[in-house]
Amino acid sequence: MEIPVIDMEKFDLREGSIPNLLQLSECLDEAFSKTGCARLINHGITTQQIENVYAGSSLFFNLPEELKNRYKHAGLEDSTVGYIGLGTERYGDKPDLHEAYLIRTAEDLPSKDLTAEDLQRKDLPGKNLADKDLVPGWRIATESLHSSLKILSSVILDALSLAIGKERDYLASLHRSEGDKKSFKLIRMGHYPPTNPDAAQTSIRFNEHCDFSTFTLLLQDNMGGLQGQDKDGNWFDLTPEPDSIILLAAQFIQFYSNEKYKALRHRVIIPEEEVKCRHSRYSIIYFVNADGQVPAWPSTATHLPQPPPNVHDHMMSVLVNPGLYCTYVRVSTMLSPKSSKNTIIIYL
Ligand SMILES: O=C(O)CCC(=O)C(=O)O
Ligand SMILES: [Fe+2]
Repeated sequence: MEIPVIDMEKFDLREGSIPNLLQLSECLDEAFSKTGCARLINHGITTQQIENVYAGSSLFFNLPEELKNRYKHAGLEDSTVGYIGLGTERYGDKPDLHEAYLIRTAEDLPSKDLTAEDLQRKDLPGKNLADKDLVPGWRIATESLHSSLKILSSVILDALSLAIGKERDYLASLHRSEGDKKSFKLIRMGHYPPTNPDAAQTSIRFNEHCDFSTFTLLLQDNMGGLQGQDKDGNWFDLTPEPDSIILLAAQFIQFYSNEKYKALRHRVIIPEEEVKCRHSRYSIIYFVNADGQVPAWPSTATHLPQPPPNVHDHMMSVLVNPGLYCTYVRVSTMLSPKSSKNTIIIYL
C-alpha cells in the first residue's frame, strides 16, 4: 500500500493564502478518501525537538514502577493526564504491551515545574507531572513540540474545512480548546517495552482500533510495527521514515465529512525482527480533538442517534461503557470477564 506523502513546504502556508490552503485541502481529501492516512514531510518540526521528547520518555519509562506510579493517571473523568502502567489498558482480545504518559493540552501547559503539592491537585490546568528532578528537560521539550504540533494541526484543520465544503474557519471554531476543562486534547507519550518474538502469539503492542479524535498526528521512532488496515481488511505497514509524521483520519472527521473519510483502523504489532522486538519502541501521539461541548456528529447524520451527545460525553460513554455505541463506532464487546478491576478494556 502506497501511503500518500504530503510535502507541507510546497504550499508555503506561512502566507496563509486561500489558494495554497486549497491545494493542501485537495491533497488531504485524496489521502483521506483513499487510505485514511498520509505521511507529512517538511512539516516544520525539527528532529531535535522530537529527539528531546524521546530522551525524556526514555528516562521516565525506565524509572522503577513505584516512582512512575507517583504520576499515575487518576481516571478518565478526573484528569486526562498522567502515567498509564503496563497492563492498565486493553484494547482487544490480546493483552496490550504498552505503557504511556498522557498530557492534556487543551489549556496551556504549566510554565513552572510543579511541586509535590501541585501534583495532588486534580484541578491543575494542563498539569504536566514530569518534574524537573525526575525527568530533566521533558516538560520543556514537550511544550516546544506541542506548540509546533498545534500550529501544524491548525493548518490541517483549515484545509480540512475546505475539503468538506465549509468555510476555512469552520473546524477551527469547533476546536478552540482554551479553557475547555473537559477536553480530551492530548499528547500521549508511548513506550513499548522490549519483549521476545514468542510474545506475539499471545499479546500485541497495541490492539487494533480507530482513534476518537478528529485526526491524529503520530510520531514514531525507527522500531516499526505500526500498521493500518485497508478497505479490504488487509494490514499494511506504516513504516517509520526519519522526520516524517503520520496523519491518521479519525472518527470526528469521519462523521463531519458525512462518511466520505473513514477513520483508519490501526495497531502496533511486535516486530518479527528479533533485534527490534527486544528493543523499546517510543512514539508520540497528538490527538486533535474537538471541544468537549461540540456535538459528536452533525444533526444531519441520519445513520447516527439524534440529537448527538457532545464530544466529551460521547468519549466518556465509549471509553467507560464500550458496549453503548457498538453499532456506530464498531465498539464490539463489553468488559471481558477475565479483566481485573484495574484494567480498562476498550474494544473499538
Ligand atoms: O504508538 C503508536 O504508534 C500508536 C498508538 C495509538 O494508536 C494510540 O495511542 O491511539
Ligand atoms: Fe490510535
